[in-house]
Amino acid sequence: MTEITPTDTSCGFIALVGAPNAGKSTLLNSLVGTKVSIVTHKAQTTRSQVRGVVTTDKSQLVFIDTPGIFAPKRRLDRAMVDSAWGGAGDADIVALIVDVDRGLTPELEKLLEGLDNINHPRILILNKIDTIKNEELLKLSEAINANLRFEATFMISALKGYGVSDFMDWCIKHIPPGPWHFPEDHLTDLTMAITAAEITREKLFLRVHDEIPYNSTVETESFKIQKDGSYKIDQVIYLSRESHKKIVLGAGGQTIKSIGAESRKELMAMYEVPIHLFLFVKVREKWGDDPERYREMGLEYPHGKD
Ligand SMILES: Nc1nc2c(ncn2[C@@H]2O[C@H](COP(=O)(O)OP(=O)(O)OP(=O)(O)O)[C@@H](O)[C@H]2O)c(=O)[nH]1
Repeated sequence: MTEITPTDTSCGFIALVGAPNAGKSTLLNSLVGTKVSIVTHKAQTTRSQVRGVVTTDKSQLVFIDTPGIFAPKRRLDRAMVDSAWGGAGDADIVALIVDVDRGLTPELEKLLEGLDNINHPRILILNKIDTIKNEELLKLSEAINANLRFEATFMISALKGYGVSDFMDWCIKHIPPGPWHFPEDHLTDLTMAITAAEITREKLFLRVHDEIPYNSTVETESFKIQKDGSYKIDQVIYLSRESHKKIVLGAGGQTIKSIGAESRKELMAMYEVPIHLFLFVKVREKWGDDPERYREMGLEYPHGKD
């Protein structure tokens, strides 16, 4: 094996920013080659920054999946949007992900204005190209580039993997020289406890509807590696309304049982060990105003009135 000295290596942070549901987490997973960030069809799934690491011969790319940027209403929204802009501000390269099916919306125009103040190289990623015709795609690319200057534009489908490696190659060429931030076998900075909570949150989001996902959070209270190699995981689902509890539990506890079963199945496949997962449901009307819940999510608590 050849030794790599720090002067040979390059390392860069690339923030993936965009409106909710643009496909940032799907892109992160496609870049890393495994699931590190949860994905649902619902907007505002990602709540804090999730880093995914790709290490090639001499380069380390740290992609930062950020919460979607939208007009915040609640305290949690503000924390999520602040976290997304924080991710953009700290990165070496900022990649704006656009859902081409939605096009140049007023929400996207606002985002372009915000990105104008960011002093790092910006690139445009037109995602979901599997959903529209080529002529429309070219028109959209021109319209967005006329609004704001980008160093490069990529047309991709994160879901199908089209164009993802071109984007990665561009990043490898444009990151600064420097030592790696993570060991070369690291894929993410999330702990197993947080990953496990995120997987359960994804199953909850997919299973229950309406306003419940936005008013719930999942925390791992204890994560123990047992003598036999299995993992014992206790998690709490926090809800903000008593009326939601009945829905999350379901008749005879069926709903929570199936959320637990889905989560356990995925965690077993991920860690390749037996998993004992115990889910508890707690109603905390004001969890959205509790700084401890934000810390658990990896978010700064935004002070001031909600
Ligand atoms: N057709 C199509 N769908 C995609 C593509 N990329 C992502 N999606 C879908 O878009 C939805 C949102 O994807 P996410 O990756 O969760 O989007 P996000 O930007 O991380 O969303 P937030 O967490 O809300 O910020 C999911 O249903 C994905 O399967 C794509 O290239 N083509």
